[in-house]
Amino acid sequence: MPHPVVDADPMIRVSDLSLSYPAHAGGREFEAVEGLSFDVARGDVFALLGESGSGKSTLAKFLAGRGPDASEKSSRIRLTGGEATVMDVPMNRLWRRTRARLTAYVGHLAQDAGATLTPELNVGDILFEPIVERSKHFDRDELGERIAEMMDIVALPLAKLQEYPYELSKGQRQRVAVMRSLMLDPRLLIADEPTLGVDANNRPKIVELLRWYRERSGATMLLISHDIGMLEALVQEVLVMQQGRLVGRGEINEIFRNADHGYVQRLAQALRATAYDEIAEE
Ligand SMILES: Nc1ncnc2c1ncn2[C@@H]1O[C@H](COP(=O)(O)OP(=O)(O)OP(=O)(O)O)[C@@H](O)[C@H]1O
Repeated sequence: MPHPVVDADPMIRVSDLSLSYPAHAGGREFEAVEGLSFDVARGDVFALLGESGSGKSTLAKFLAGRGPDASEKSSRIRLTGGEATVMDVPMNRLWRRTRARLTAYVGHLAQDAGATLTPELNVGDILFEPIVERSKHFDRDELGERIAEMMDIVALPLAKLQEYPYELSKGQRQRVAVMRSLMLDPRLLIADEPTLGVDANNRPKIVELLRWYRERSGATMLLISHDIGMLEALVQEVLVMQQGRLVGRGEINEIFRNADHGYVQRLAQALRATAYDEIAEE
């Protein structure tokens, strides 16, 4: 049974990968990702960009080992072509035990994770939840110190640890979700729109938290984000998707300067416009 190699290099290897959702309700199987190839070296931070429906979340979920997680059979992602390895673990036919081992090292922040925090738990227990699910023996004091440091970075007062999700603002819930995704000390973090829906004042706090984590851990990251602040602060290389395919890739400034694909050019313009908006807002 393959064991994750936590310092594998490349950390992610994708070759001619296609991913599909099963046929349902009389429809046909739907191929959400088609013939993708790229590697992410250990310690690199990549961003995945693209319009809505281009397959980013599908790819992110799959590479995080969460492809088969959905309760609805029709939402379970299947590898239908090519291959992928994460930490040297082949992602086709991922058995339950291998998946449990892999997901201990691969953090996944799902899209809109702030909205799906366990409603019956207070913030403190929500943060401990991923650890408690795996082990009953852990050093609460040491983790408590780390939580306090993270709360400070994202500017949440410690009193919030006693509050429940319904008592928090949307932006506060999202900050809790990002902290939660770091609790198991992932060697690879795959995060889907970490700052989406968070107001412009609080987005930099999430960027700062991810930067802090990156610096202390050297973790590899794959971030789906169109947040220009996040891209500039953290990302070395960008992958651009359109309709399930890779249409651009390269070093962040380079790719937008020399974009030869129409969609990548439009995306570059849109991102520049966002950056100016944010400067205007300040
Ligand atoms: N559970 C599902 N069953 C069938 N098709 C799905 C399912 N989830 C997503 N899709 C389809 O797969 C394609 C890719 O969706 P995906 O969510 O990966 O795109 P995305 O780039 O992340 O978009 P967004 O930015 O809006 O989240 C879309 O056409 C979508 O309709």
